[in-house]
Formats: sequence, C-alpha cells, structure tokens
Amino acid sequence: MAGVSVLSAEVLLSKRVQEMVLNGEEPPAPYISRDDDPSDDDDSTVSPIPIIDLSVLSHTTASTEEYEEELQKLKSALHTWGCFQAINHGISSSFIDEILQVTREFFEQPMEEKKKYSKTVVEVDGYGADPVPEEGQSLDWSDRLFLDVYPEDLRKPKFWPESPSSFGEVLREYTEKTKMVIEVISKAMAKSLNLEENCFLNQFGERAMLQARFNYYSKCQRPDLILGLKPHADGSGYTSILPDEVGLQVFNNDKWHTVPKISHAILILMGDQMEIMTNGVFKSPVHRVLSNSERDRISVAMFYTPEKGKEIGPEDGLVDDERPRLFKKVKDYAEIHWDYYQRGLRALHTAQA
Ligand SMILES: O=C(O)CCC(=O)C(=O)O
Ligand SMILES: [Fe+2]
Repeated sequence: MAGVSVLSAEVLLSKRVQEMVLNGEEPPAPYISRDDDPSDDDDSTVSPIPIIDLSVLSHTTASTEEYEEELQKLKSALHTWGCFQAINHGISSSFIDEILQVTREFFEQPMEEKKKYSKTVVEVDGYGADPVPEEGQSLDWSDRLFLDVYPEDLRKPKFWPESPSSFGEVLREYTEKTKMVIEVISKAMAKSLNLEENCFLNQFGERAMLQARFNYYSKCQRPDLILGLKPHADGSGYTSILPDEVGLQVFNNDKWHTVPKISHAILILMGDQMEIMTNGVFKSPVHRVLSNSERDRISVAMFYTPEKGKEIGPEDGLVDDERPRLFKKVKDYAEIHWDYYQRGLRALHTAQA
C-alpha cells in the first residue's frame, strides 16, 4: 500500500487495535490490506483439511494396521496441505479450555494492565503488534502477546502477565504438554518418511525453542478491507495453533480454505524449516486470518524452532537422483524469515540449494 510512512506506522503501533475498536474507529489506511474478493469469504463449504488421530500414532492402543494407515494419512496431509487438525492429542479438553480462558482474560483486561507488558516498537517479545520497520507495508488487525517459553533460561519474566494470576502456571503446563505432543508428531513424521524416528528431534536439538504467540483478533465492521493476520508461511520448524473460533485460512490449490472448527483439536502447521528438512516433501503452507464483524477471536500459537546456532538441512534419506537436494544447510533461518515476513514476503528461496 502506498504512502504509509515509518513514522505513521510507529504512531499507529503505539495504539492497540482493541483500543481503536473500543473508540469506534474505522480501520485507518495502513491496516487496509485485502486485495482479494471478500465475496469469496463464504466458508459454508467445509474445507477438507486432514484430521489425524494422534492416539493412533502414539502407539498406545492402535493395531499395526491402524498405525500404518494413520502414518500414510499424516504423510499425505503434510505433502498436500502442510497441515492437519490433531485430535486425541492427549491434552485434556478441560486444560485446553483453561489456556483459552486465561488468554481471553488477559486480553479482556483494561489497557493499562496489558500495557505493563508492552514491547517497544522494535522488540518482538511482549504485548503489542509486530515490529514494522519498512515503509509501505500493511498492518494486521490484531494484538498479540509474544513470549519465549522454552528453554526456560530464555524466558523474559518481565513480559509474563501476572494477571490473570494463573497465567504463568497454565502457560508453563501448556509448554510441557506441547513438548509431549511435539515428540509424538516429530517421531511419526520421521517414520512416515521411512526415516529414523528421532531424526527431526535431533535436527531441532536439545535446546530447540518454543515460543508462544497469543493472538487477539478484535471484531471489525469492515472485514472486507482488512486482515487479522496477513498471508504468510511460518519460519518455525512447525507450529501448533489452538483457536477458539474459525478465521484461519490455508492457501492450497489456488484457493483459500477456512480451517473448520473442531472443538479442542490442535492445528499443526509446517513451517519453512520442516519443508527444508524434508527436502520439500512436506509443504509449509501460506495462511492468513480473516476478520469478523460479529465476534472477536483468540488463538494460541506455539512455534517449535531448531535451537539457536544449529545447522539444519534436508535429511540424507530424502535426497536421491529422483529428488535432488532442493535446499542447502541453514542456521538461524527464523531470523532471516523474520526480515522477509515483515515486508510481507517469503524467505524460503534464500535456502534453495
Ligand atoms: O490465529 C491463527 O489461527 C493463526 C496464527 C498464525 O498464523 C501465527 O501466529 O503465525
Ligand atoms: Fe502463522
């Protein structure tokens, strides 16, 4: 979009979207970003985003046949869509409700309370909006709280909300539970590709990172003009997303597909680094979040990213004459990705072999 100066973006970023909505303001120019036809938003047809039963993949009760079948489904899901909805993932519904509840309670507090955890315009961690360093890029109609959650020594306590009082404890517990889910998925992904089951876990490393992003998408009277989150692919290894409402869309086959609501399911979405490690077999899908005029929406995203400074690259078992090496080895790819992300661009080409 033309004419948005760095200064105006900075001024805008100092004011939360939620505040603009409370003041009854219409979205100002830098937020206006949609260039597609909003009449296509109709999500009455349910998109065939694959559903994977993680209890089958964690071996607990499944027969070999069931297990093999689910593995094939997983591989096909990640090749075709780059994402799936995980059910029977082992995190209780009551705990899922709890993490969504503390997230909602955090965002529903008065602005002064949330601003105790404010980031500066250039910082990533904390409450606010993503940094916007470049002229001319559009802003997202959402507010977020971004926190490093693992390894524990990377946590920055000054950004961890003290209110609601259970926030920290619930997040620590969610981190532990997410790590367990990640272990099951990482092993299953490897096995689905006939690789040694720990190969991805080893590439991510002992100090693989988990970062939490709590998103709050205020409702908007003009959902035809703006986006809750602009189209992007994640720079993570992969990401888990827990939404309370529909709104997320995945781009596939030249079309946006709304991820259907399945209560208590967790959406697992490949980031660019899994596309690199699988030599392009798994896809890192472009996705975005639509705004809604009737209701707000929250989501909790957990980004699972290889440890800092660790080189990752395509698994040898996925490189052969038929499938030549597509990507080189990279390290700290998430940082390169971030530079591009902020300009509304993808970074994956920087890793091409
Ligand atoms: O809110 C969502 O459903 C998606 C969030 C997302 O894509 C992100 O935080 O990277
Ligand atoms: Fe994302």
